[in-house]
Amino acid sequence: MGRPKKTRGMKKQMRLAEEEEILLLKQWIESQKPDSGSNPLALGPLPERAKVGKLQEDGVFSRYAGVTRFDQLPISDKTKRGLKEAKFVDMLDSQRAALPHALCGRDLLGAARTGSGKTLAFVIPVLETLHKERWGPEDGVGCIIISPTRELAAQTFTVLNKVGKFHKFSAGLLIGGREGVDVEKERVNEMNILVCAPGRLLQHMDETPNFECSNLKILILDEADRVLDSAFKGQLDPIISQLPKRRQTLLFSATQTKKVKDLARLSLRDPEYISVHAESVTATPTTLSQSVMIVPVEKKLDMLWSFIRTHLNDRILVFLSTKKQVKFVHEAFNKLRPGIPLKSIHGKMSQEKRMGVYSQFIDKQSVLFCTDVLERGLDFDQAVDWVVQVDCPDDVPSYIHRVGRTARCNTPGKSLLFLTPSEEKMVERLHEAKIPIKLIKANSDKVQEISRQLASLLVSFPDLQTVAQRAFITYLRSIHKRRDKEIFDVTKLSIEDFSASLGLPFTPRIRFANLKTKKKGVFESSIDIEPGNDDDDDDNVAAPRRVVKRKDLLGDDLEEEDFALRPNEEGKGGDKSNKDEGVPMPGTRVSKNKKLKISQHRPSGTRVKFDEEGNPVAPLAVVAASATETEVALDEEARNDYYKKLGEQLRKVDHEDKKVEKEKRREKRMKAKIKRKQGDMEEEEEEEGDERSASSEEETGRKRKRAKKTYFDDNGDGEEGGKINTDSVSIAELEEMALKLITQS
Ligand SMILES: Nc1ncnc2c1ncn2[C@@H]1O[C@H](COP(=O)(O)OP(=O)(O)OP(=O)(O)O)[C@@H](O)[C@H]1O
Repeated sequence: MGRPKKTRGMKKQMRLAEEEEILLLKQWIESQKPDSGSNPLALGPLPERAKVGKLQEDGVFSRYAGVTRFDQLPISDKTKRGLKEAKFVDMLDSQRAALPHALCGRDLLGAARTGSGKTLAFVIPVLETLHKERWGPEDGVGCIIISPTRELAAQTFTVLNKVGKFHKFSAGLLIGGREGVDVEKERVNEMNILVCAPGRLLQHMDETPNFECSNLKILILDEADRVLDSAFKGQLDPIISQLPKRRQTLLFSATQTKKVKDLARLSLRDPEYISVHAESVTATPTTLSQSVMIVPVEKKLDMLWSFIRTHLNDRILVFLSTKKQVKFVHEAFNKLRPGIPLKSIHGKMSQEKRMGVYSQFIDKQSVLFCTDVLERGLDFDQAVDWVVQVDCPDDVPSYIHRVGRTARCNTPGKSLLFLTPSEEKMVERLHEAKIPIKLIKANSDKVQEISRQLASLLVSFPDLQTVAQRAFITYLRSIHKRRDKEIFDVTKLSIEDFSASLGLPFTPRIRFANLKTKKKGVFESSIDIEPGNDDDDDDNVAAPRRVVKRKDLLGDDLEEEDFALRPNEEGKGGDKSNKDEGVPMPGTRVSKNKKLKISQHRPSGTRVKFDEEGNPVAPLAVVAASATETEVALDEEARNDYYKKLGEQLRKVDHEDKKVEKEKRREKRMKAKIKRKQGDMEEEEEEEGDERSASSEEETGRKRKRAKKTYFDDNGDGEEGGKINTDSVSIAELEEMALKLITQS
């Protein structure tokens, strides 16, 4: 932060003035404290031209609860200058409600709509607390601001730097990815304010020598409900345990937690609940116009493409469920040239790249595809015109945060949500949560089908085919993993059609491993998804990484009936007689409830088989290669001819293979028979010798029995477990053989 050069005398003078200012501020704050539990918004603004601050020499100060301008608050001159330079003059409601309580040192739970200015509502108390404590470099960490994502932390850091420009505190951004942790370790002990993601902070607590926060004065949890949820529990609890209990704690979010156990974890002291928009008619900004459309899963890309093509002059933020979907839609749409720049952001991108994409998007009309990594807190500088949710969010809070990327700070914005028919219940949930969303229908004349173009692309770009397969699998997995089973039911999706809509010439093989208990039934995909590599749930970069086991591809609690995608040979439809579900089977699966649908729009000649590794092998790729990029125009005759020849070849090879296999089996049986017979001969010889030396008849009988047991089951009737042992030799045959041997010798 700015440190202009000053003489010693000037410095002393400034210090004295500062001390005086602090004293006055403290008196002001103390004397005009708002009542605990009161809502400052209920108080009217100060009369115009009213005097502010110390009104009389005997210590009468102006009220600061209910005021509407920053310069009417008991805050330092440095902060006021910072605010003024950043052009913040009038307070927004969330700031008016929170600041009077926060400035007098109270713990706070602040809930206010997205884009309502919560960042300043905690940045100002941070600066003021340290200022009033006359915090210096030697005092170490005085404030920690925890954010759930890197972007959000970086954004908060920017606001802090802007508004705190005239203070002399040092502030550090600890988010990982940007700088090596070793570089941070050298400097982190000199920082007064840390803005960080939980994982990185914990890393410093664990690894950085002498790193300590025992002097901490104020702790901020931004997007508190997210930071407090289970994904961060493993990181947040050890962090909190290392912080001093006597501190001020401020929690902010658009969807706030009130769970007692969450608050107990933070040891809050009589927190104030600031719920700025709780009583209002809508939970989302009033300037936001929200629509929902029912779109079958297989029509989503058509709809999205058509939407983009008709909104070329907007900035559109598009939410998809998984990184692989983002990658696929971005790459595929890019190749189809929609006429507007397309960008994407997901958790696996480097921090620099993400920041770059983020600022390019703000700069120019474009489409930004993203996962929930951008769901919360990010302020796109009021640039987003549309938020389009192609995939239904997990829950209502998630919806609120996503749409909150537009219509910020009282500016207009629009949002569109696609729901599959089985997700329609979400509309009810949104209405219950005071979200005014209109059900609309697409203008069918304007909807452009693109599955043909996508199919053609996948033939021309085999790499894209792999991306499409992964998008397909990860989407199904994400739907299955959702907790709200009333809304998310993967069995209700038309999987064949969905696969075709991505341009996939063949539905990626999904294996249903039938485990012993119904609860343990899992899907497995033939597509190799490396553990950890494909975990789309960890897209939130600050979230702890989870190792994904292969078995976990579609979750652990899958019920057998829930997901009746049976291995099924192509062309046989849903043959339920195939019970061997553990064995990977080639071909398309069908839902128990659905008939196999042949997709009409899938271009002929582009069907691809998958090898044992799940890699696509396109039998018609050579023929298809001649097709143009946007159209697969295969010669019908050439294709039939190709199939005919291929069929003949396959039949020939098949016949020969069967012959060889039969021969091998016969030889094997013969060998086994001879071996058994030899064994029998040896036993008989041994028996004979024993017989000679044996003293009793009883012993001989026992050995006979043992010899027979080698070939027969316990019953000695040629049946084993109720099955006939076809490989065994009859008793008569054996006795005849033994007799022969004896007579031969
Ligand atoms: N007092 C103010 N006057 C004018 N603009 C403001 C004021 N306070 C905040 N803003 C602007 O409003 C926008 C939203 O602010 P902010 O990002 O703090 O919202 P938020 O409530 O934290 O949103 P979210 O819940 O999405 O995180 C920002 O662009 C910010 O610069």
